[in-house]
Amino acid sequence: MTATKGLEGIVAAQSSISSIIDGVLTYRGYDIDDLAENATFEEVIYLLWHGKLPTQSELDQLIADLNANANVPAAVLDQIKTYPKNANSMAALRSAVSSLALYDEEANDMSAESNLRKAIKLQAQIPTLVAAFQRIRNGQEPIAPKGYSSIAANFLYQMTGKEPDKVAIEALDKALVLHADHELNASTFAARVTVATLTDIYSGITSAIGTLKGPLHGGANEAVMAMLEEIGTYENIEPYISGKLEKKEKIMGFGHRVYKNGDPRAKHLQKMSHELGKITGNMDWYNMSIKIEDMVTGQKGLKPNVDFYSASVYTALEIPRDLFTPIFAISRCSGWTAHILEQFADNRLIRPRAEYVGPTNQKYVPIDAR
Ligand SMILES: CC(=O)SCCNC(=O)CCNC(=O)[C@H](O)C(C)(C)COP(=O)(O)OP(=O)(O)OC[C@H]1O[C@@H](n2cnc3c(N)ncnc32)[C@H](O)[C@@H]1OP(=O)(O)O
Ligand SMILES: O=C([O-])CC(=O)C(=O)O
Repeated sequence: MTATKGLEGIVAAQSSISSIIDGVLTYRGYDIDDLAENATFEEVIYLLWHGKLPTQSELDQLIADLNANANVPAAVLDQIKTYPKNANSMAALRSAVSSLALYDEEANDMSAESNLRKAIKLQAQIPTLVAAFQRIRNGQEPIAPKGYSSIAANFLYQMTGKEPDKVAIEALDKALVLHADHELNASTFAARVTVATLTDIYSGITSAIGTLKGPLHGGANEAVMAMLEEIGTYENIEPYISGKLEKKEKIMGFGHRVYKNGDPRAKHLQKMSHELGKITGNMDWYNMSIKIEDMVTGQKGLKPNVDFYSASVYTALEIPRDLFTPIFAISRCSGWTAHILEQFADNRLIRPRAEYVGPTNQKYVPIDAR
């Protein structure tokens, strides 16, 4: 038995949800470029869960169901009020989602109908939790969703308390489409491993959130913005990036396990970053990002991934840096739940082997003789 470090190249599941073939990403066979230009996030949620694009009435029903389920139990909001004000935002989300299970009477019902209902609840309630966390830590009361026709609009409203503008809604909606699913990425794999023991869907999503949090995965979008802020000025880019590359340190938002010729989602986010920079009148983060890309691609041959330009996009939308990864979770919840439903539909325990490389033939030594 020989281990493959990081399971690189190992095919660990069959799935009909999304594919990456020759650098092209599809959801249920639809090219991400097509979906990014034309679909709303709610259409994508339906597509991921049901394998087809919704009719108008199916979409209306999904939006109604999401709105009807978007309020979280008061007890969970009360718990968030007890979190330290400086709590890590992904740790807070992980804890709050885990708590949702305590107040859902059907949490452990394993029927397919119940699991789809819980997928709707999770997709509706995660944005409410993220917005509530943001308001509570700023000494404000959480706001109930307003029943807009999109998660993007409800979330912006619940976070700020203000009517969201059309440009911001459309930009966030497109970002949610772009982040919704990505084959067997680490957090989706974690979700599938978790539920393959036939535990509940809340446990699967809690595992996934904990996995997305890391800076080698979803946490990279926040790390990109931290890097841009640390660099500070355009003039500082050259010494900063060269210094990191010389020391063989990683540049956040670059590289990918699967894409070696570039992440197809990055160009959409780059374009959005450019357009939002023009609208807000602040092109600094965009210009800095372009220069960093030139350097990292030129010197290392590494291309930006989905996290690189999402940092400047969310900043232009005035979203606090530490909510970038929770927003990724809002979007990826659609993919996680689709994969969990797919796993349950044809389940087998996921239990690989390890190549043992430790000592052998050890003999127990009594404690006073060690
Ligand atoms: C939504 C997402 O999860 S997208 C990914 C988000 N993560 C990041 O942006 C973090 C930065 N990127 C990385 O750490 C990696 O590229 C990963 C984790 C995405 C992929 O990792 P792996 O497939 O395991 O590649 P690995 O880390 O082994 O890198 C291979 C080589 O490229 C280098 N490399 C990879 N990414 C980077 C980077 N961002 N900056 C500098 N060098 C890099 C590594 O140092 C390594 O070099 P070496 O062969 O000389 O040792
Ligand atoms: O697929 C991966 O390894 C990471 C990624 O880009 C994603 O989850 O969107």
